[in-house]
Amino acid sequence: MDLAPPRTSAEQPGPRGRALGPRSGVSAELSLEPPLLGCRDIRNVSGVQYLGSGYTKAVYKAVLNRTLAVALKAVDFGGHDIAHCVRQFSALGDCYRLAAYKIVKEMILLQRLRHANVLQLYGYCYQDSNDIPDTLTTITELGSPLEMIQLLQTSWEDRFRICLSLVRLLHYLAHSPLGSVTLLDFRPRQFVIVDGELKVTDLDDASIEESSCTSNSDCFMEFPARNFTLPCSVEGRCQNMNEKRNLYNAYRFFFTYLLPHSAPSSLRPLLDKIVNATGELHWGIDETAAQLERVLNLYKSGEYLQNTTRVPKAEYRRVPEAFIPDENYRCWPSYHHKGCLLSVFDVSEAIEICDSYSQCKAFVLTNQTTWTGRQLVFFKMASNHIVPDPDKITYVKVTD
Ligand SMILES: Nc1ncnc2c1ncn2[C@@H]1O[C@H](COP(=O)(O)OP(=O)(O)OP(=O)(O)O)[C@@H](O)[C@H]1O
Repeated sequence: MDLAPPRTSAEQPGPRGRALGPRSGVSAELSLEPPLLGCRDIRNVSGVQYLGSGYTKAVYKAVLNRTLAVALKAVDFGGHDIAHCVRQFSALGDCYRLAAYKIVKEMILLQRLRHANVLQLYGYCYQDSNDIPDTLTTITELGSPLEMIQLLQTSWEDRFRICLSLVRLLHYLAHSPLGSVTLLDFRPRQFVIVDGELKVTDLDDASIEESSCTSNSDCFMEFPARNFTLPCSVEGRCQNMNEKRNLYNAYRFFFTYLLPHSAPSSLRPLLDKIVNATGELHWGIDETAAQLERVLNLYKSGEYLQNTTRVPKAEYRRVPEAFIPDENYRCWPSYHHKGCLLSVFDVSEAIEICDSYSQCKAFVLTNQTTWTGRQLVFFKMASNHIVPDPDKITYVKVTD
C-alpha cells in the first residue's frame, strides 16, 4: 500500500522534509513541517537511558539541548527480529533493512495519523552506523510505560481518563484519513502515558486492510475467551472488522479492569452498560465514544451527585486562608502517598466524604484541580495546628 497522497507539483519536499531514505524501499514522502528534529539534534544528547524493547526496536530516553526530553527509537541489534534473521541468512545489513521497515512504517503512520492520543513524531535521523548505511532513529514524544498494576491503584477519575483517551483514539482510528485502522498487536505495552493521557506508540502492526469475504463465516474473529462472526457486506468486506477488533481488545485489556471498579455509585449502571455492550460488541465505536463522553459530562457537571441525598451529619466551621500542615491519615485512592488527598465536585461532596470517615476531623480545600476540573481536598485527622495560607480554605468538624 502506498501511504503517500498524490503529490502535486507544488508539493516538493522542503529543506528538512525529505524522502524517507534512499534504501527504505518506501515510496512515501514525509512532509513533516519544520522545525523538524534531525541528526544534528541527537548528536549531543545527555541523560541517555534505556526505556524498553520488544521484538524489533529498542527505545531510549534522551535529553536534547539539556531541555527537551524525547524518546529515541531504533532497531535493536540484540533483539529477536535481527537475531532470528541473522541466524537464518547471515546477512546483518539485509536483516537490518528488513527490521527497519517496521520503524519506517511506524514513522509514516505517526506522521499521517495526527491525534492527541497518537504519540507525536518530532523527527528522524538517517546515519551510517556499525558499517550499515542509513540506519534510522526516530525522535518522538516521551511517555512512560503503561503499568496495569499501577493503574489499578490510581483513582477512578484517572483510570476513566485512560479509557476515555483510548476510546477517543479508537474513534479517530475508525475514521482516520487512511481508512479504518486496526491495531493487530493490541496490548497495554503498545501504549504509553503522557501527562495522564494514553497514547499509542507502537504502530508497526497497524493495518488498514478490511478483510475480504464471500460469506459471514470468513468474518470470524477469534479471541482467547470469545469468538465473533461479523457480517460479510455485499461489497465482499467484513463489516467494521477493524473497528470491532479494536473495540473488543479495548474491552478485554482496559474497560473490564479500569472502568467500573470504585466508580461513583450513580455512574455504575451506565459504566456497566458500556462494559457489557463492548464485551458483546453490540455497539460500534461511535456509540461507545458518545457514551463515555456522556459519563465525562455527568462527572464534570456534578450531575452524578444529584440523585444522592446530601444531608450533612456533622457541622463544620469554615476557616478561610488556612491550612493544616500535619495531621494526615492515609486513604485509598489518594493523590498523595502520605496523606488523604481526594478530588471533589464541591464543598458538599467534601463534607459527605469527611462525614463518612470516622478519622476525618477536618479538610482543606486546595487551589489545585484534576484534569476534569475537580478540586483537590486534603482530609485531616485533627485540626490542632492551623497555619495561614492564602490559597487554601480549611473546614473543621465541630460536631460529630
Ligand atoms: N515514546 C516512548 N516513551 C516511553 N517508552 C516508550 C516509548 N515508545 C516505546 N516505549 C517503550 O519501549 C517498549 C518497546 O517499544 P516498541 O513497542 O515500539 O518496540 P517493539 O519492538 O515494536 O515491541 P513489540 O515486540 O511489542 O512490537 C514499549 O513496550 C514501551 O514500553
